[in-house]
Amino acid sequence: MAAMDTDLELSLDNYEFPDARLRRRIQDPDRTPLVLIACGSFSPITFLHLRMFEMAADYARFNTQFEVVGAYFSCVGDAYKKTGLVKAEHRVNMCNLAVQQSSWISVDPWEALHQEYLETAKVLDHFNKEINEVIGGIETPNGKKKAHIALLAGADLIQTMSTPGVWAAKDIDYILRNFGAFIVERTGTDIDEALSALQSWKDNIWVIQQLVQNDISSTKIRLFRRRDMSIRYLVPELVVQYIEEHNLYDEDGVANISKESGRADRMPGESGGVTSSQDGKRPSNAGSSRSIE
Ligand SMILES: Nc1ncnc2c1ncn2[C@@H]1O[C@H](COP(=O)(O)OP(=O)(O)OP(=O)(O)O)[C@@H](O)[C@H]1O
Ligand SMILES: O=C(O)c1ccc[n+]([C@@H]2O[C@H](COP(=O)([O-])O)[C@@H](O)[C@H]2O)c1
Repeated sequence: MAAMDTDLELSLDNYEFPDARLRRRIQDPDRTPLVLIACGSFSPITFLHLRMFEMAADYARFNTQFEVVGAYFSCVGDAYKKTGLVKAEHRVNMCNLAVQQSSWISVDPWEALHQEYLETAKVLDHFNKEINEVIGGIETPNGKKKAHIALLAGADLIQTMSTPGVWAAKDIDYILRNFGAFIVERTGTDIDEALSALQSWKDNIWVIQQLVQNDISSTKIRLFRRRDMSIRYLVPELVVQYIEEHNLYDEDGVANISKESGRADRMPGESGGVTSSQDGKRPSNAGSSRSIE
């Protein structure tokens, strides 16, 4: 089935930069080509992660002189120690399944293929090298132009830049000076506070309002899985199937208990129905704050 198609033996030895969906030419010579890079865990990828690119493309078109020519997910590797991180191979596979319907969003496995942790500055350097040095930039009616590579992140990620000890000061300066960041506002993060320490780079930070608020998080998907609750329509269907096939995020055994209680014959990813709120397994704060793990 479709989920299995992604199980290729990828390694850094046979790695090739995924450029099939990168648009090689822009029409308007006055615009600067832009490639958006979303770095993160994606454990698992959600619809909001995909939606971030659409929001950023609209924002760039209406509010900047950029023209988006490409978009990439880059998953952190296995060395990134974070609660709920499944193997990088699974996270990359799920991202690939999630972008199957997109004509312009790609997944680059390069970061995830590394055994060691790679700082985001190095990841952005990699994209700059592949797109502006190896490919040589983007065609315009007046010749080739270098693409602007920018980080795409939620407000919570940019807030960590003001948290002592998380980022190296030189990396923050390097990223925000050379690449900049498109920041999607996020429930629970005060954007003004998050940006207050980053004023020196304000011309390279673009804040995107979420016109339809979406408070989903991977944490909630993992929690729902552990509680044997439906994750359907929160993540792409192929990702639901992949999670089911590989028994991801159900490590506390709740799924087995539900089989014993006679609710195992429903379709994969489907809800157990209202009973789950009555048997004490529904999280009391499901659908509210994201600090539920
Ligand atoms: N609901 C959301 N609104 C805005 N940004 C989001 C949202 N969900 C994820 N992001 C952003 O997506 C990027 C990748 O996120 P990540 O993989 O950490 O997802 P997450 O849902 O925050 O995960 P977790 O719950 O495991 O911490 C980050 O920049 C994060 O800020
Ligand atoms: O480069 C750094 O020093 C650095 C410090 C903190 C976080 N990051 C990156 O920010 C992303 C955070 O993802 P997440 O899932 O923990 O929200 C992930 O791609 C990390 O590699 C990067």
